[in-house]
Amino acid sequence: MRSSSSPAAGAAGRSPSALCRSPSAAMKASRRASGRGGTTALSAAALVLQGASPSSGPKGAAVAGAALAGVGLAFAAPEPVALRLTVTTAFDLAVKVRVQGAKVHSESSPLPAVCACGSTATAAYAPTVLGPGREVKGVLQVEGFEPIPFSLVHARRSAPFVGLPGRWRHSVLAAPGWNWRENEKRPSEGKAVDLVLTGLDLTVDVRAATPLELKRCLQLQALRDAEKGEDYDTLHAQLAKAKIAGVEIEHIEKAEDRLKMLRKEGFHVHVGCDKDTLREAMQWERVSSKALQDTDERCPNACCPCNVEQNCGEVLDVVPDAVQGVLGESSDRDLFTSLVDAALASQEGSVWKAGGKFIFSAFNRNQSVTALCRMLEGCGKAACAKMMLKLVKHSEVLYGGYVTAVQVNFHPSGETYHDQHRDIYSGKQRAGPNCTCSFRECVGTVCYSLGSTRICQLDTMTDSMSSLAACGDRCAGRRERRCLKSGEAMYFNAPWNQNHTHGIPSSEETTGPRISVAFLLGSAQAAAQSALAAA
Ligand SMILES: O=C(O)CCC(=O)C(=O)O
Ligand SMILES: [Fe+2]
Repeated sequence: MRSSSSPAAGAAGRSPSALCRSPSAAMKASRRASGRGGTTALSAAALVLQGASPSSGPKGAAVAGAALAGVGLAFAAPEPVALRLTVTTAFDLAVKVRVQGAKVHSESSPLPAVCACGSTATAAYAPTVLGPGREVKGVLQVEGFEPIPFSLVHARRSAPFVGLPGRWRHSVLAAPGWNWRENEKRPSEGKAVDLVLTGLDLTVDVRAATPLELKRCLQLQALRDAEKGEDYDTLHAQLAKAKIAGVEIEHIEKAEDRLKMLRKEGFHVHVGCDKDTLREAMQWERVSSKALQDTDERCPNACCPCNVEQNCGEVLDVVPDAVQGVLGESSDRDLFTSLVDAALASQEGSVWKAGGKFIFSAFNRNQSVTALCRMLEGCGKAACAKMMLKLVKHSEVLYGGYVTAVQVNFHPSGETYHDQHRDIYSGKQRAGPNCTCSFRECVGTVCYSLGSTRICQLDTMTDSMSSLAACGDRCAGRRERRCLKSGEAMYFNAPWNQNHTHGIPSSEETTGPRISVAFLLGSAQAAAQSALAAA
């Protein structure tokens, strides 16, 4: 006996009423059959069936057959139904089905070559094998989607499913290809297919994907793509994004397995940030403190808005000896050395290459203060965690806002660099393809320098994000280079970040090691969101 909770329940499918749901439909079927040279016996059977109720089902057919046999007439049993397919679509598209164990029913037509937008098409299939244990299985090919398998099993050992084993309901998404590696704009539309398997009925509904579904689908594209390569960082970043986008667990697990494999093979330790290299390069004794020349190159057009010293709402502030002011004398050196010690004591892979420099973070690359401090404490550097927390508190009090993320940048030498960039203050900004920033609304950044002196380059911007307008086609903008010394804090707010980029160019002179600790300051609303997310 089949369980009544299974989609195969009611899958008797042996009665003519499974296909022809009313006596009049049975009549029409009979008429069609006689039109094709059907026998008088069939017409008579149809007459008898006319009197049967629609629910009389196989019983009715049996009674009719027996009655006809009793009067010595030949009786052809109606063809049973094994699968009924109903396709509704909001687009013109081809839906093809390959079925094993069944063929198009004699009373049905196959699906049209193209299912028209707004229409519903149906097709019924008859089994090619009768009896217990038979299986009707197949693959649906909806234009633009991956093939969708299904099975209607009439046996105890396996269960019917659509999409994935064990599923009676399944949704599949499809979207145009997205060049995520080059950070191109995402496609704005996608499609979804909802499939439901009940008894013999497989319904297929093709519709437009919702914005969240589209995001999930595109993120899955990127994840699968990243899985094919051997780039640990890319896969790590895409995996983090896929989790946020709600990509299904089976895909997440597959990517995690691949990541584990890459880790086993050592792909997570980059050239230049293995412990021996770091130990050698990141010594305080190597720190170079020579003062570097500040420069200010202005647009030749004296009236250019880029030359305005401080545009409306902008704040840029550099505070000398800020670290020493908060943590005490020589604390820039203490914090530098304890961060290096922590990096050397942490799991290999906690220092990783990001662009032209390295980042030191929790092994899973979570850049929250909690994750960083937990990691520091975990490797026996509680004093370092304490210093970081003191700096966090000071920053929040002095600049307002709440530290939502911390980035610890390692520059082992003057060759490393941090490309010109804006900090990511909202989800509207397009970050790099591997950026996993949390996109909480931010109000500013404060960045503390430790170790060697480096130049920070500050460029005006006149792109669509900026409120500055170029003075003309020949606008050269303004470029400042500011020397950042150990212990110095550089703070800027959201209006300044909108109108400028900042970065650390590689140094032309021989330069020693440097660490910068950048705090992203979130709004009160972002802090509330973080608290809710952590609860
Ligand atoms: O190293 C610095 O001073 C700048 C760091 C920075 O811009 C960042 O982490 O976003
Ligand atoms: Fe930055």
